[in-house]
Formats: sequence, structure tokens, C-alpha cells
Amino acid sequence: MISSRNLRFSYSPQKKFSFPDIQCGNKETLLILGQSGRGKTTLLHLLALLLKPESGEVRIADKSSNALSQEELTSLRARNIGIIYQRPHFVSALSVLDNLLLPNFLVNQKQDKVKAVQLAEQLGFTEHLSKKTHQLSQGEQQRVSIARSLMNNPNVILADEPTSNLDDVNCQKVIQLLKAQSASIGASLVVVTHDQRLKDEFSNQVIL
Ligand SMILES: Nc1ncnc2c1ncn2[C@@H]1O[C@H](COP(=O)(O)OP(=O)(O)OP(=O)(O)O)[C@@H](O)[C@H]1O
Repeated sequence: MISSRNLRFSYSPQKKFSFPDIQCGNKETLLILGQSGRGKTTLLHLLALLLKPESGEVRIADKSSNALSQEELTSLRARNIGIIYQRPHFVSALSVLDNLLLPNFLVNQKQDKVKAVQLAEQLGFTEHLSKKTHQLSQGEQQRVSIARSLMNNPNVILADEPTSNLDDVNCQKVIQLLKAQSASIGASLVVVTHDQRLKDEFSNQVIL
């Protein structure tokens, strides 16, 4: 579960944000909708503990992030949060499979090849596992990115514009996959987007 309270952040005195509180329990989904520039990625990065708020707090799995050191924040993030970034940020020198195994490596866990292959099967990219990520189409990369976010069985999945570059068919596929995968591990799923096609897919919504 993830929640936030009174989050404020500024990049400069001219660029200040005050975000509405959010709450997303285990197995629940939340859509955060807003037009370009409203601060969706900023909010997602605050929720992902990648940015530190000026004030307010983020709670993950009932733990407040405020009192934690940078090292503890990094560990909390790596163990509890699966992030699907707007751009996937793969390690280009590594294969698709090795990119999937990186999250295990980052939390000193055994690299779970069985799980990586299982996710590739569920998400339909088994034949690409030994390729480099740049050899995949955008839609395929998006699915690899979803699989990577699930490798450590996170409590919370945060997705930044997961469908914005996809056609209607793939938009539907990706959102159903995200819902099904997060439900199957009992995670909270938070999606930020300006993609109006997702409006009818989520009952809980926050507008920025
Ligand atoms: N590192 C930064 N330094 C200064 N300003 C920034 C920085 N990152 C974002 N901004 C500004 O903050 C505002 C919000 O950016 P953000 O990326 O959070 O918006 P967004 O709603 O996700 O937009 P989009 O839908 O276009 O991705 C924008 O005006 C952007 O220019």
C-alpha cells in the first residue's frame, strides 16, 4: 500500500507544486490524470522516493519515508517499488534477460531466471530474451519494462505514461497486463498519465 500527505515540491521559486493526497491499498489501482506539465512525473518520482519533498510525507507498506536515511530509502525503493518509467532506461550493453535480472542483483537476491522467463511468457516476449533491448519495438520494450518492474514482487507498482505511445489495441493489452500482474502479486498499482483512453479503466482517480 502507498499513500501521501501534503506533498509539496519545487524545482525553483517559479515552479512550485502542491499535490493532492493519494491513497492506494494492496490490490487496489489508482489513476492520476493530468495534462502535460501538471507535475505527473514529479509526483510519481516523489512517490517512488526518487525525489525528496519540501514538505509532506510518503508512506509505503505502512512505513513513513521521512525518517529514513538515503541508504534506507534506496533499499525501501528497491525492495518495495516497481517503477515503469516514461522512457525505459535499459542497460543497452545487456540482453533483455540480463536487464530483467538487474533488480534482483540490486537487492542482493539470487537472480531468478525462472521468474524472468515466466514473466516473458506471460507478457509475450520469450523470443526476444537474448536480444539487446534496442532491437525491440517500443511496445515490446514497454512489456519488458513491465516485467522488470515485477521481478522483486513489489508492494507498489508505479507506472509513468505506460500507454502514451501505443495504439488502441496495445494500450488495452498493456493496461490489462498491468492490472492482472499487480493483482496476482497483491500490489498497489498507480498509473500517471494524460492518456484519456484510460479514464474508464480505473474506478479510483485523482486529477492534477
Ligand atoms: N529537473 C527539473 N528542473 C526544473 N524544472 C523541471 C524539472 N523537471 C520537470 N520540470 C518542470 O516541472 C513541470 C512538471 O514536469 P513533469 O515532468 O512532472 O510534468 P508532467 O505532467 O509529467 O508532464 P508530461 O506529461 O509532459 O510528461 C514542467 O513544467 C517541467 O518543465
